[in-house]
Amino acid sequence: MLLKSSLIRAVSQTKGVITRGYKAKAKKIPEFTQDRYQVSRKSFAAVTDSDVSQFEKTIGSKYVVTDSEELLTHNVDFLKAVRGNSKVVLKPGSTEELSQIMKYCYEKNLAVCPQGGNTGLVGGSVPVFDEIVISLNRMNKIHSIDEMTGIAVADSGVILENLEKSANEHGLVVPLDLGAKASCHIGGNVSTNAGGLRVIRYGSLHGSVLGVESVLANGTVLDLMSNFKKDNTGYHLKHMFIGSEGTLGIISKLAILCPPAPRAFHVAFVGLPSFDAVLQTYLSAKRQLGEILSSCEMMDKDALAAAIQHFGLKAPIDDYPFYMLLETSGSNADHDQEKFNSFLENGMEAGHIVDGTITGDPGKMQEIWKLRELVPVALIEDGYCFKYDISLPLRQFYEIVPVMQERCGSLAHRVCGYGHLGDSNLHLNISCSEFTPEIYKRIEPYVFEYTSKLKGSVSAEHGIGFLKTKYLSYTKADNAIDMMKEVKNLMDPKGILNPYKVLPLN
Ligand SMILES: O=C(O)CC[C@@H](O)C(=O)O
Ligand SMILES: [Zn+2]
Repeated sequence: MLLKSSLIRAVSQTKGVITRGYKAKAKKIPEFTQDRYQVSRKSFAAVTDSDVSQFEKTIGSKYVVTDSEELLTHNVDFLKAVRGNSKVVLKPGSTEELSQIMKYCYEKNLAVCPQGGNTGLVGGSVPVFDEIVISLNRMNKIHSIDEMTGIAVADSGVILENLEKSANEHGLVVPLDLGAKASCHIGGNVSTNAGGLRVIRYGSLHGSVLGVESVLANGTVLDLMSNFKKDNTGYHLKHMFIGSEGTLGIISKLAILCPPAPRAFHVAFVGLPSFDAVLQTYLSAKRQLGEILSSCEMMDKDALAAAIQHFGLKAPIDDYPFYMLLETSGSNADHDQEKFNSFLENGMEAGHIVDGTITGDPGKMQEIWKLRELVPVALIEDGYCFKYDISLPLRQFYEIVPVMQERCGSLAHRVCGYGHLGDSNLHLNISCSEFTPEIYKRIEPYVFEYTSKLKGSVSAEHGIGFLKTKYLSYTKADNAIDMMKEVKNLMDPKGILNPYKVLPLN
């Protein structure tokens, strides 16, 4: 239903499950590789025919991929920004097989790149040179989902959407939701500490993941599985694997706490005249919607225009400089609807919200969510997209977007801002027809210097991967980076686990 001068109160009851998510789709593969980033190969051994035969003995020849076409899909990242040259992809089917592979690689000094759904945006999930890709695709069993405790135990390679569907069948939700849910793996999500659309409600994975099982560089299986939220037994080693992007170990299994599934959802999409109005609306949403607020997303007009242009979507309201997508989820549809309506009415009376639409109908909610979730992929469709994922103080959240519009001028096709306002997480995207060194120089390191001056984070939720290693020091203190290096040395003394990632290269 459209808002405007008055709100219509009949919002339909939520029925059924909302399914969303885009699949990574094939696109032209660039020819460039490491030269762009000026990095040299470390002295790992190169894979030989005898290594390949050994892998075939360990996991079966069917699961040792050397076919060049299939290799390519594992060598190139989702953004088409990094292209490695791995000669072999291994697909272990169990923790035991994964452990044997790592034991062998450790002995032979062979570097590996663990890979989940390969949906990362910082080049963390693809090899940089010829590292062996270890795909977790086949380790995709959901072991148990306990309705009583809410604990789901799953292998690393379970696709997030599949875990979500199973959790829903048990009256639960996975406390993580993101646009790539149809392709990404829960293990990849955990190893990158993926954020997404509901952090405002459920917090980060550091809070929800109760335990992990990891295979270390030398093949040791480290069992840190746990069924308890409360477990104060000294150092919590599981946190070392959450967000370390496969540089300290490969997560093979995990236990995650799933909250009860909300029974009523409502989604509003509203137009706003200024960024100040966006901030005021966020503040009112926190105050007036309180605990039922489950998403608070914003996007500017250029971000929405990209989704509309590339996916033929229809905007539900007229053009405004800013838009917000707000979602509530709770247990009582009437109560939530009443609260939501009065929040929107107040926003309109205050002049913060100019127009909008609100619905509780699953199909319509899905349509609205598409307007937001397709923005990141739409911008890639422009040709090439430089993506920045930064945490900034809320009051300065959007200031960098016009600054970058000015800096990039006509070199860029679109410079836009969108993201998880409720988490102070801006996605600054700059698209152009193809990778242009000239524009790259105008953006980097400027964006990171700017972020650092405001004491923000150079990576809010996408991680450091390969593309941002140079900029880690813009957020982390030197002695903190030194300590990270010591931890890496301790856990992976030969540096074979996902090399060239996370830590600065020099
Ligand atoms: O592509 C991006 O910049 C953001 C992707 C993702 O984190 C999102 O919030 O949709
Ligand atoms: Zn995001």
